[in-house]
Amino acid sequence: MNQSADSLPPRAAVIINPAKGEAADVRAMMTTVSSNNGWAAPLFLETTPEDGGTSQARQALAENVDVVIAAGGDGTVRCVAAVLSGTGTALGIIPLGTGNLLARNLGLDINDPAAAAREALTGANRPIDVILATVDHARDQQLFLVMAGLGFDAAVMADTKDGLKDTVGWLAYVDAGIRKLPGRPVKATITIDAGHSTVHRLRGVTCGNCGKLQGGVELFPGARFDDGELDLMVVAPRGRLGWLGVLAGLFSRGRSKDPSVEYFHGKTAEISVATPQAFQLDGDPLGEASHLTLTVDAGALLVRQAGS
Ligand SMILES: Nc1ncnc2c1ncn2[C@@H]1O[C@H](COP(=O)(O)OP(=O)(O)OP(=O)(O)O)[C@@H](O)[C@H]1O
Repeated sequence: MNQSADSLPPRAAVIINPAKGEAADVRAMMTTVSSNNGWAAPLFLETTPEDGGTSQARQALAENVDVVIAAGGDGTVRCVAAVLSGTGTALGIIPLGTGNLLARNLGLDINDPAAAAREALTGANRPIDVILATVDHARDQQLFLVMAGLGFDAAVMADTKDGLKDTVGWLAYVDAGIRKLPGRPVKATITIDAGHSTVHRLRGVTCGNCGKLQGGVELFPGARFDDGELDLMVVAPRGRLGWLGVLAGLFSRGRSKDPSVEYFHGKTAEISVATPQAFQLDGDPLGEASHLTLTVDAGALLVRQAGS
């Protein structure tokens, strides 16, 4: 904390997505929580449709704040985290999104913004892994915290209607999922830790840094975001039971022998598909891709968490 250096009280930057319903209350709440905990009045910055938190996080770092709080959903958290990763300045989260997947996996209270705000100011710093994705051999890497998907899951996210998402939350994904069930498998080659490659005919591949989704579903049983590893789930419905085998695989917490769902893990993964597929990072649909390189950056991001 900068407090001891100059005896000024610590200060947080709060990067707010003003499009979220509860965003209007965040300023007053954060001002009160800061004052109650001996912190200076926060620096408030807002995201825009064109800039979801990147320049705002850079400004926060330039102002030498003690913690940068993302008040929004997973997209806002991802943009802010990409700037903070590797800097030693911690990320706090006030979850205002639909999925709030990072907050869920951290065990933050997603229904109590004031509790999350207190945790962001007074919690301990916990180092977590981030995953860097290089898409179609681009020069820059994109960071994600929870999961990336190529194929079916990304197509579902791209097709999920925003209006429906705001009204019924994660059930909107079920609506899009059912519409996307028919479709053709694609030939894919997967290489883990630059070793032996395997060839699949799959509908989708999802890379996870941690395991939990909404509704208590654990996509990657046992995955933790401080294990220095990434997890891959290959979905290839086959045989008469097709998608039922996939469901059985998902709900058996990795114990199913059904080949419709296969898991891999390592520190790096390379995935190439024969035809471009929908692609998503932490739930943000980002167009199509046919090649992904995924690398774990172990412990690169500090997050604020109570009791850690
Ligand atoms: N000032 C703004 N006005 C309108 N839209 C904005 C603004 N700032 C950001 N956005 C949009 O908000 C979206 C990001 O939302 P965010 O990730 O915070 O919530 P979410 O999508 O509901 O989260 P989750 O993934 O947790 O469900 C982006 O589409 C971005 O363009």
